[in-house]
Amino acid sequence: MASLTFSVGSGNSFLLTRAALSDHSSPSNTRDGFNPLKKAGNSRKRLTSTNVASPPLPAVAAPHPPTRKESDDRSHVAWTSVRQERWEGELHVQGQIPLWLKGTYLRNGPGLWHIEDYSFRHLFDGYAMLARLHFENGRLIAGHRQIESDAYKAAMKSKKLCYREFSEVPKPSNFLSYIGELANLFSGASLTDNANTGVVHLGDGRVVCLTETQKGSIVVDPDTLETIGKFEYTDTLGGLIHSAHPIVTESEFLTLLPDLVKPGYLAVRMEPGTNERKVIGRVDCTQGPAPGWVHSFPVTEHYIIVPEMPLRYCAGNLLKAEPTPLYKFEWHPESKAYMHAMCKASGKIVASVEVPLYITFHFINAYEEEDGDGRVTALIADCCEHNADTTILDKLRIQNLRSYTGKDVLPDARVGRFRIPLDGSAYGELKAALDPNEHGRGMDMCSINPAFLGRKYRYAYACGAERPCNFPNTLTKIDLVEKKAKNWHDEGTVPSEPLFVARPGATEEDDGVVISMISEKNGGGYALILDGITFEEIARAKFPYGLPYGLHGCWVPKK
Ligand SMILES: CC1=C(/C=C/C(C)=C/C=C/C(C)=C/C=C/C=C(C)/C=C/C=O)C(C)(C)CCC1
Ligand SMILES: [Fe+2]
Repeated sequence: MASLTFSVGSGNSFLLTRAALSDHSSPSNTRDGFNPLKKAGNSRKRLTSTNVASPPLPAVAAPHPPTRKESDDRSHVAWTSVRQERWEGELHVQGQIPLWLKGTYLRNGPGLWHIEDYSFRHLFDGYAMLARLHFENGRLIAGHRQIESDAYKAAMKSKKLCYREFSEVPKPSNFLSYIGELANLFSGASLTDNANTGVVHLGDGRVVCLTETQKGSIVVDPDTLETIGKFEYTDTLGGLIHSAHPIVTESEFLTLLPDLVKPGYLAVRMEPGTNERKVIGRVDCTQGPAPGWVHSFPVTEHYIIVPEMPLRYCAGNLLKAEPTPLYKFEWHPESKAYMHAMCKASGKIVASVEVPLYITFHFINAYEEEDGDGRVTALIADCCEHNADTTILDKLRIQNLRSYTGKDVLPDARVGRFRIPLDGSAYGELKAALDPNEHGRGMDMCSINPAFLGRKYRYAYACGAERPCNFPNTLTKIDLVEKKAKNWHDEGTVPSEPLFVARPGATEEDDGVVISMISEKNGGGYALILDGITFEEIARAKFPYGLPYGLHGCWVPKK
């Protein structure tokens, strides 16, 4: 493979592979009419090879021209649009990456929160950027690239918002276009396909980026980060939205499709190698005008757990031109909160229990509780729970994230543990699984050892808090048996979701590494590898420039 070595300002050297050079001359590599190549001169000190047909991607480019609103903010790189559309290079590793770690970590998330001088409102509005860390023989090649959704391409072309994002809605130019816009909303045509939330590695090898719209399922190449095309569901199940977090294993893809017309949820399964989802069963909502928001859900070995939160979808809010306090949702405490359990094999509902009010976006894991005779008596489901307080959604507005004053404004969160009895009881329980002070009362963006999915487990990895803060700023390893946490913190940084990768042949649940990407206050950033057992740093590698905060990742093992 042809390679180019650059020395950049920091003294690190970076490698550009042929893959990264392949199509960079396409106009889509410049944004807002800005060509990063033109401004890269000062930061590229030495070019040791010129053997390329077309000009290379810059190792480091000047940031996109700051917009008025962005430059007014004292913004952390975590909340600042990415400098350039794509980059790839080898990173200098401090410490030792285990030689057994072979494969690619992918992380999805919003990377661009503005169009021209218009700044987006909410963290979840940003156009998707996929980042990559490829590990082989102790070396680390990193890269990032914008996902070329229709929403992103249209915005870059027309320099305006063209699709409905989480909080942003395109402005109709006149009354007729407003009517057209309403029609488009009902057909789903105006909803975004900006796949900025998760990324999954299907059993058949395909890698798909996801958001909450079904049309926002986009297949990418994990090596080049190129957008391959839409993942088209070939069934006739219809609907517009789904859970952003399907449960994906080598043998299946399970997800929930909320039904906004007749409030409920369809649980569906898709087999590797197919694009066809088949219905397992249906849960009808117990109360309320619409199904609860189902960003994620847990499974046990034999059951799918369907959460019914009192934070419910709201068709009216989907239609509104301006964001409402809870965006596309409404808080309905009077409709109560439920947890339903569906048998994976038969689709039958085996329990529907009322539970205390809760707010969760991310379930951690679930398992079956057995009595002494091996009979399943209850299901246990753990989640990152926000004390039934919806204010976290408001805290995630870009303006709030950018204007941190040093005050402790992050609302408290905990590991919420549900117990769903299977004896016909009408009520379930929800309690903190450990004292939330163990993890600074911050708790979100979690992962586990995937071999323990749906099984009794001990360890969870997540972002926690060292206060004061306005956003989770630690990585935490939760021991659910000892009810203790080990915390990692680097002052002024924002770490993203820790992802656990097991050591091949490991017999202990926490034998492996934890990967995270860190955004620094000074504009920098680095990849971080912690030991899964000690939770101590074993390696880090600085990026040429910091990347914005990312949401969720996945591991693609070396073939
Ligand atoms: C809801 C609809 C849409 C978009 C939904 C999106 C993009 C949801 C993304 C949710 C995420 C990333 C939740 C993450 C939560 C993280 C938390 C709470 C972290 C807390 C830290 O302390 C559309 C697709 C726009 C349209 C239909 C409705
Ligand atoms: Fe999520």
